[in-house]
Amino acid sequence: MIFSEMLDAVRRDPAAVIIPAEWGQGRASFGGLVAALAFEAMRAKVPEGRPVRSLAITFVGPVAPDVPVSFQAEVLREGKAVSQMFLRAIQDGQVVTVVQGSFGASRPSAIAVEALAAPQIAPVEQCQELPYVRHVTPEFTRFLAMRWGIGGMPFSNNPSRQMGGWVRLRGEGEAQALSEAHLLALVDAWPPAVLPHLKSPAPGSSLTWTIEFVQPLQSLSSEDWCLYRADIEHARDGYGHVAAAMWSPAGELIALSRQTVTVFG
Ligand SMILES: CCCCCCCCCCCCCCCC(=O)SCCNC(=O)CCNC(=O)[C@H](O)C(C)(C)COP(=O)(O)OP(=O)(O)OC[C@H]1O[C@@H](n2cnc3c(N)ncnc32)[C@H](O)[C@@H]1OP(=O)(O)O
Repeated sequence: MIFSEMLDAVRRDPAAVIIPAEWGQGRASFGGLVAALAFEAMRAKVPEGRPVRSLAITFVGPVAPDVPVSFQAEVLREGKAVSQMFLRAIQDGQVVTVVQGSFGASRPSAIAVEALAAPQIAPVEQCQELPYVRHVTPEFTRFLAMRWGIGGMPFSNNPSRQMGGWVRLRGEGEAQALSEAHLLALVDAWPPAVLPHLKSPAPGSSLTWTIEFVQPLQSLSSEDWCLYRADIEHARDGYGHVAAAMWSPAGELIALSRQTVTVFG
């Protein structure tokens, strides 16, 4: 099932979504997809005109493929502009993911601060794409095209503090308007930025993730290449602290991300 079909599935019945193994990442399912499904389930309970501003996600445990997941969203508070939401994803009676989401309408303000400029990297055509290779790259990478433009590939003994490049969905067929659900997949597609420091393969997982969306969302298509850059701020003892951002092809900031990642090597 392609990404848009997975979004349709959670819109139809958030209480029983089956994530096929083709969206797997080791023993887990791809976190960006789990976050996108959770976002859709929360968004369905938020009034129109309150775009998502921030999500705080904890990947409590691996989401097993091919086993139904129930995405249970609740409204914690509705203010004049902000809806505070909470979601539990449950599989086999266990909490596997929790998300706190803040959705907020605009309000008049005297303050406006422009984002810093996007990094300059080589154009998409000159960057190397990570191919999907069965049993080598994670299963979910068949659905996401990542072209490296900053730092090294995972397990390449590259000690750069930064990693990133261009990213978009692959195999989706018709172009769709890019939503925050798509951005969750595009940002989490990238491996933990600490993995290039290793000389040989080892598991790695996102543990916690906060992501903030710059609103209003740019009008983009699922065929546009977005630019991603991650900065390792600290890593030790099997945990890395990674700040990242995503920009549109024209260099406009669209999302800010922070993850605590675990690495088993
Ligand atoms: C060469 C050429 C280039 C190739 C290029 C390819 C790029 C290749 C990069 C991949 C990178 C993707 C990046 C996507 C990022 C997400 O989408 S990750 C998915 C979202 N996150 C999750 O599902 C995490 C859910 N949470 C958890 O699983 C647990 O809370 C945590 C984070 C692992 C906590 O750690 P813990 O308490 O130590 O974990 P515990 O459950 O006790 O399990 C530990 C064992 O699990 C293993 N483990 C941990 N994660 C995984 C995993 N995903 N799969 C299998 N085993 C795992 C550990 O190795 C450890 O094994 P043992 O030492 O026991 O043998």
